Amino acid sequence: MTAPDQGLHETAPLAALNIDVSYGRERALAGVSMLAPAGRLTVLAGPNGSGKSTLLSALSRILKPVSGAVLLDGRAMSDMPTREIARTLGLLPQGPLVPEGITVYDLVCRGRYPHQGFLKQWSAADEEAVGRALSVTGVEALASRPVESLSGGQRQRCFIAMTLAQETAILLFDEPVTFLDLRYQVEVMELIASLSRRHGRTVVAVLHDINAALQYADRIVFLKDGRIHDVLENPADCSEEHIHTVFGAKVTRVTHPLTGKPAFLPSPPTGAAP
Ligand SMILES: Nc1ncnc2c1ncn2[C@@H]1O[C@H](COP(=O)(O)OP(=O)(O)OP(=O)(O)O)[C@@H](O)[C@H]1O
Repeated sequence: MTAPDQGLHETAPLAALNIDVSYGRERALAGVSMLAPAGRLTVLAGPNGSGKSTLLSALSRILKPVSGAVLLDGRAMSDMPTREIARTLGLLPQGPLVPEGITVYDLVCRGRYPHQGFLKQWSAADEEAVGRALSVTGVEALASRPVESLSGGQRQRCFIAMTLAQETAILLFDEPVTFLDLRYQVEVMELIASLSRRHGRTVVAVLHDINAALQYADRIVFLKDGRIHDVLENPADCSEEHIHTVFGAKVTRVTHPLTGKPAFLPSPPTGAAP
């Protein structure tokens, strides 16, 4: 476990430097520094209300820190034009709103907006990016359906497709698998992990499922009470004590028989019948 690596922020594609974020008078993040190293999957984990979504919003400039800075490719994000940010960084927020009456195809096309402009109209490259995103998320067959008519899990995959169609070097996901059934949880996590491992994208994801985090993350940033608790550069180092300290939960560590990675099972209260 290490402290947030201050010196590396100049080379990391995305970095928060000592940021404070407030909602009115309520301080949600205090003195948070973190890096998203290039080509790696960084997971933000921690208890409810610890500040994970707030940090992701600050990393994508949806929320402006009251102090400190967020750097995108070494430049202060606060000084950058929105369209330039959107060409570099894509965000899938928690519970995104569905535009009324929109079809899956048109929703995914919206991912290409940052690449459009007065002089640059819809191109074959845009069409190909949309096709790839529909295919990789397995929603091609739903393309003509209104998004409102889909199940929660199907919608989530469509929003992931929209985010992928943006074809950004950095991708931020806020609880991307929360509404998905087991099959799609695995498929979407495999997809997100492959974005960094195979395609070199820099990915930051908020995950509630600590076991998914341990199986897929290259590194885990734990938040607690609006601060960085610690950073696990090697998730295999995660211990029962660590989970107890961060989440206040008693757990038993087991080893995944196929991946050899740790997983945690809830421990029943002492003396409770199984
Ligand atoms: N829109 C808001 N207005 C006021 N306070 C907010 C708002 N959003 C979040 N907060 C507060 O900021 C703190 C951090 O919330 P945040 O949603 O970032 O936590 P989280 O770790 O993502 O939680 P969860 O796991 O429950 O999604 C909490 O105390 C929360 O009550």
